[in-house]
Amino acid sequence: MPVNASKDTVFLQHPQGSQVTILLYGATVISWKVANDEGDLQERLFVSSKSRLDGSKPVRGGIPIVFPCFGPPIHPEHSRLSQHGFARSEAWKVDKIIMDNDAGVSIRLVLDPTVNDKIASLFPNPFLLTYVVTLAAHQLSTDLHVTNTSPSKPLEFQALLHNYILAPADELHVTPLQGLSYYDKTEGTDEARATPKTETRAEVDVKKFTDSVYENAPQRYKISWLNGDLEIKAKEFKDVVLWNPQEEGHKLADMESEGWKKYVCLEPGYVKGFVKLEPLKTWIGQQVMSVPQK
Ligand SMILES: O=P(O)(O)OC[C@H]1O[C@H](O)[C@H](O)[C@@H](O)[C@@H]1O
Repeated sequence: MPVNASKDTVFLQHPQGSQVTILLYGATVISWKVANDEGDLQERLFVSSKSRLDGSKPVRGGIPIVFPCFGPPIHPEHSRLSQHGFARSEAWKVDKIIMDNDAGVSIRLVLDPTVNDKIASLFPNPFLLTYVVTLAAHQLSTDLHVTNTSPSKPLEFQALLHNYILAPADELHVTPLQGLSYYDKTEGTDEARATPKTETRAEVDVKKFTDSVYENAPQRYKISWLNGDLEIKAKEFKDVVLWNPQEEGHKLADMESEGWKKYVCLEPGYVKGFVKLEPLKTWIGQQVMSVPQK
């Protein structure tokens, strides 16, 4: 069965072998396996072994969806939300199978606040979220559709795909970020965190605590390490966040011992400023992750 849905998860398998598992809690992709050069399936996403997958806490790994605020809320209409919003911590539903053939296996999930009183109490603005996950032989596409269902009021939000990429943190580097303006969230004061820096490095590593928000980024990135690489392309996610806590990771209760050595978060998003979506319009933020073929 190329698509297999259970109460809590959806499993997709491509005819050429690649696999993806999505937890309906948060519509969190928790596993993406692609064949390596030897033809063996290899996991590409990090999930902390201490992360709860029981719907009690956002997953520490995979691809959590950040919506409608990134970080602590700063927009007046978001004041009741918690860090990174609610999309990653609510139960989504399977809407339909979109495609199931050699080109790809694709499923659409939905988060509808009209059937979820909790969301409506935190965020009364009418909207609908759908998420299309498409698996190809060496690619995973994740597209977030945000519809403003209000007939009269604009919807203001931020959105981001918080990818935890499995890769050795002391070896990897990310390109091309050179020349971009970024905000360094590891700085000690509000003023320093709000002052943009310019990225001078051709190859950016995460060997020290890194939490950088790059603005107006190229939406095409490559993560390279000794024995592998991965490409990420995005559309409408104009910014990108690069995060690895290094030893600070000790402070995260759900981080496995030295887990920060195993991944990097490279997170395309719209997080500087807000998308202002007119009534009855839909915004689509897209991402395609690929394992380059030799
Ligand atoms: O612990 P979480 O709420 O999942 O956030 C994890 C991380 O997400 C983003 O990458 C932010 O830039 C970081 O500042 C934050 O620490």
